[in-house]
Amino acid sequence: MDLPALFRAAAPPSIPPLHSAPSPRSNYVIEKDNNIAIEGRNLNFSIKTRKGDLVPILKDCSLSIPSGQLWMLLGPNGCGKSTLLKILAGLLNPTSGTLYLKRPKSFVFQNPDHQVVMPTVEADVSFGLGKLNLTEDEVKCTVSKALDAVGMSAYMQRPVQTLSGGQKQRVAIAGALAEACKVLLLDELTTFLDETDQVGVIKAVKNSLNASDDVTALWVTHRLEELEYADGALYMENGKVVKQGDGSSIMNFIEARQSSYINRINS
Ligand SMILES: Nc1ncnc2c1ncn2[C@@H]1O[C@H](COP(=O)(O)OP(=O)(O)OP(=O)(O)O)[C@@H](O)[C@H]1O
Repeated sequence: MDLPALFRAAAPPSIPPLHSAPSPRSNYVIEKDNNIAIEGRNLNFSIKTRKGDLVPILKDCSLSIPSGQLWMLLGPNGCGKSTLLKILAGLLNPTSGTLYLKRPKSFVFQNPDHQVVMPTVEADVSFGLGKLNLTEDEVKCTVSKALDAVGMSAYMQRPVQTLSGGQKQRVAIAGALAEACKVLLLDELTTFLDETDQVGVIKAVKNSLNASDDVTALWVTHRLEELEYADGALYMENGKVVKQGDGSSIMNFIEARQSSYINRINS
């Protein structure tokens, strides 16, 4: 892949910033390389305190994620995982750096009640399809395919308030798939779920990737055991990705980090 070419032809962002002003130094490139779904180079993000001081959150953070795979993003509390995910989602603008992301992309929130808002499962999944000018049959077929991918087709007519947290997460993912999203950004979906729901959601994501054409997922988590489902993973520390690799190499890296930390505090 010709990365320099990928980053040269920068286009303006198509999604307006929600929380911070766009920086003239940040560039966005849309749909350049089919093998890569997400590519960030030297992303920086700072927050201004009330006193006017700039606090760096992301520091020259770089990452690269291949298309069609499930990747996980791990790291200690406060290292910048959610900030990075929000930048990828277009909810925050980097202070500087370059970003390439396939579109459409969808951000699935930790708390599904912030996302699954329509009265029934079918209404919720079809909500985003209004803009696509589909016939009623096409909408039904798209919704049913998306629900099937997350193992929720039997719940089509269910009122959403009767679903468990994990089932709501799966409905939120189905909504994103119905809109033909290419990149799923998933923010600590399993935090509030019991063990059965956790496994149900992660398997639903994995199955969605298998069932869909070229969908890529980035999954933020604290749970090392979830790495077994990952095609690859990123480990962040102090505002940047310090290691990128397959699930088991990241697992070994984190365990080595943990034991060196324990040795340090015991010595
Ligand atoms: N709006 C904000 N104002 C001030 N500091 C912020 C703001 N948003 C994030 N931070 C700080 O930026 C750092 C990174 O936060 P972020 O939420 O991205 O970390 P994280 O890795 O997702 O953490 P966790 O694993 O605890 O969810 C933290 O130190 C956090 O306190």
